[in-house]
Amino acid sequence: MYLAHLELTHFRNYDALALDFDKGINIFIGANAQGKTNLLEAIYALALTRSHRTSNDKALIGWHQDFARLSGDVIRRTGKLPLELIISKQGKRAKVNHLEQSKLSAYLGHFNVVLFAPEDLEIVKGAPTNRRHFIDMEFGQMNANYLSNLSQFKLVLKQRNAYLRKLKYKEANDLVYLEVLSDQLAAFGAKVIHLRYDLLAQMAKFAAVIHGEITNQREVLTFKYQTLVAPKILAGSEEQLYQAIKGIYQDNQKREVEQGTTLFGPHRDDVAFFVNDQNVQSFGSQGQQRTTALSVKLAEIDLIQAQTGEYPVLLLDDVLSELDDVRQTHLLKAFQDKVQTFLTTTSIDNVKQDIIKAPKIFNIENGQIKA
Ligand SMILES: Nc1ncnc2c1ncn2[C@@H]1O[C@H](COP(=O)(O)OP(=O)(O)OP(=O)(O)O)[C@@H](O)[C@H]1O
Repeated sequence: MYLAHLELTHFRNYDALALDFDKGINIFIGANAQGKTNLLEAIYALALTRSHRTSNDKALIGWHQDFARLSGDVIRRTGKLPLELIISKQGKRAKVNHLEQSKLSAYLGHFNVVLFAPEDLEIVKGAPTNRRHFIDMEFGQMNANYLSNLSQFKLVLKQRNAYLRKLKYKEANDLVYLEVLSDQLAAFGAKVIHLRYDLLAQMAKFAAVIHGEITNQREVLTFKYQTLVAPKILAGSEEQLYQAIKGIYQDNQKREVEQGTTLFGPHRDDVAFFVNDQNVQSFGSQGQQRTTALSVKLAEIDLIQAQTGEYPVLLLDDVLSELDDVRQTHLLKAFQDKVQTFLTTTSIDNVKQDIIKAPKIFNIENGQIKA
């Protein structure tokens, strides 16, 4: 799939903008703070209904304006698909093919993007919450089943935590009700973990191939999914997983009531990355951590293709100057005929132009595109 056309109204520093893009590589060039990342952010938000760098939607609305409107034409195998997102102080509205969607989750999945930015190093180096967020965002956009089970899990988790707090402070005493909530949480938790396990295993295969290519086969990248059940149960059926999680809630009921919160579940999961059997987070060099982040991100492109039948659009925010020639060549070469790519840079000199076929260049100055 690719984005053929984008229109922005009152989005960040773009008051009114309409652009046509190339199917191949599109480069946004400009000095600092001119609006390059804002443009990538707009494409990301058109796909995922939210920004990659802030959870505050209102920050996306142009200063002194009441709303921001983003629209675009995505070309899929099935044809042209117009998408529209309106962000106002009251909330967000989204349209697919001019039809308003009752839920934002129904909007997701029509336009897939993979974004790679310097802060993605946190997927490898950062806290588990970074990796969970990454997994949930990515698996959510490519698998509707994952998204719906995850949102149901989160809903029940909220209810269960609220009830555990009440039990802790003796504002409630109905342990049968707690069991009902535990049962529901175990059921949704099992579905989320089961899907995560499966999608992570697929992603690990793609990442291992990419990592091998970037490192000239000197490094072997593997993933380890860390969750609340033993590996044997994890590899078993969803029913076994559900029974195991239910058992954990039963065995730890007293502890969870004492602490007033849910201590076990997919909301505490993590994934560890290993290079040549060493944990990259603890023992990897800066370069190995960067390559791992790149391999994981690029694996997402293959995984989206495997899940949806189409390649996503790749967004590269200011990453070229951080990558050495080998990694840059791999990044630009591996996907250039298959994946529409948008990249930002302060200077065209940062781009290894000998490997890019005729990119479309946009010069950006203070929220305006200059010819
Ligand atoms: N809500 C908003 N309304 C209007 N302008 C905004 C808004 N949010 C940010 N800006 C402006 O957008 C500009 C920043 O744009 P952006 O983050 O895209 O920079 P950039 O070109 O990617 O620069 P860098 O290379 O430094 O990352 C700043 O001038 C900022 O004042």
